[in-house]
Amino acid sequence: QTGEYYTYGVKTSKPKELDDLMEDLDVWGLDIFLMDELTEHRPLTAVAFTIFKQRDLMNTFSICPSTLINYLIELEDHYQSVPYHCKIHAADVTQSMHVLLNHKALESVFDDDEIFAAIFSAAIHDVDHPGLTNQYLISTASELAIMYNDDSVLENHHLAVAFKLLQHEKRDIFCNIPKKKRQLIRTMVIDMVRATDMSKHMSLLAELKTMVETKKVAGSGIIELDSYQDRIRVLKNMLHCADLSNPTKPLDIYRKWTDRVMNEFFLQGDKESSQGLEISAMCDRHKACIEKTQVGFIDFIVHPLWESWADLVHPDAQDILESLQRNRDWYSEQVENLQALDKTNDKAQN
Ligand SMILES: COc1ccc(C2=NN(C3CCN(c4nc(N)nc5ccccc45)CC3)C(=O)[C@@H]3CC=CC[C@H]23)cc1OC
Ligand SMILES: [Mg+2]
Ligand SMILES: [Zn+2]
Repeated sequence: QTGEYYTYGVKTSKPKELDDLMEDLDVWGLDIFLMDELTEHRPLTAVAFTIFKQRDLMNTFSICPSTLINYLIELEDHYQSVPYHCKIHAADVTQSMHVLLNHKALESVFDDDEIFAAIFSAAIHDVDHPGLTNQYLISTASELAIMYNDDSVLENHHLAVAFKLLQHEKRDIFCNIPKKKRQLIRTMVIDMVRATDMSKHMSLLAELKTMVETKKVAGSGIIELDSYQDRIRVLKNMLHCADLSNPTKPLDIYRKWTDRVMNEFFLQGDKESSQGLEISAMCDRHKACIEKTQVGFIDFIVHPLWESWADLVHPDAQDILESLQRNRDWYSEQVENLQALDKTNDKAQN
């Protein structure tokens, strides 16, 4: 799609506000919902294009700007309008990845190929997500589950769709990258996106913990990673952290993500109920306690991961960890208030 594209690769009716917002591109807590508004619902194209520009990736990989724009617009259009796993989530994870790559402990650790692979992986990592879980797709013997033999069904689909979109000369951002390097980048992207499957969470976290225990640090505090396995392990955990970053963001942004993800889970629960299937965990709109679920999500999954990540890049993620703690306390207070309310109601009724 040619036509005019502006500084950030997209049209905007509010160039001044968008300029101001893009000042926060390197900030944890950028308002990605405002980004969606100011870019006329092209948050992923605007964020990814601007990050590519800021990191000079178009020059490094001889990518023609219009080819990158054509690919990003096509990629963004292949994100479904589901409540949570939509293009705003992709833009959010891409921007979060960009900030994590800027950690001082990781300064000049990763080369251009790895940085390109990391940003590209974040941008594509949930493309064409149907708003349903792997477990649902498997238990309903869906086309996708059959295609991918029940193994990381969604994650394999996101990868296949993203790479298929490249197969058009006007969209092939890899076309000037030497074959060997293209294959290495493709391998890293496949490894990273497959690692966003939550069923891999425990093994990924165990690997991260091992890396923290055996961490080799240069005098400057910068981590030393001398094998592909170690390097990709950090990148996989980085994308997984970005994917699980909602509870670490400013509370008003976090709460919008909570509403969206619960809405997506409840829509699946409605489908399961109408199909006579058992309603999955957290998907029953009549039984779920949203606040309790968030406390559990933070305690069992998000905090353990971010605590290990913060150890790895100490002290660069301390403010992220503190934000997570504040948000956990807020949701925990909501649970207490609701319990107090129930007690008052019970008393009133009896
Ligand atoms: C903002 O709020 C959320 C954002 C994302 C997700 C996401 N959740 N998940 C899973 C995570 C573990 N789950 C739990 N299951 C069961 N039985 N019990 C649990 C008890 C306490 C916590 C979690 C679970 C299943 C769902 C994904 O797979 C999504 C896709 C990829 C990354 C994270 C996404 C959840 C959020 O709030 C719950
Ligand atoms: Mg995913
Ligand atoms: Zn995701």
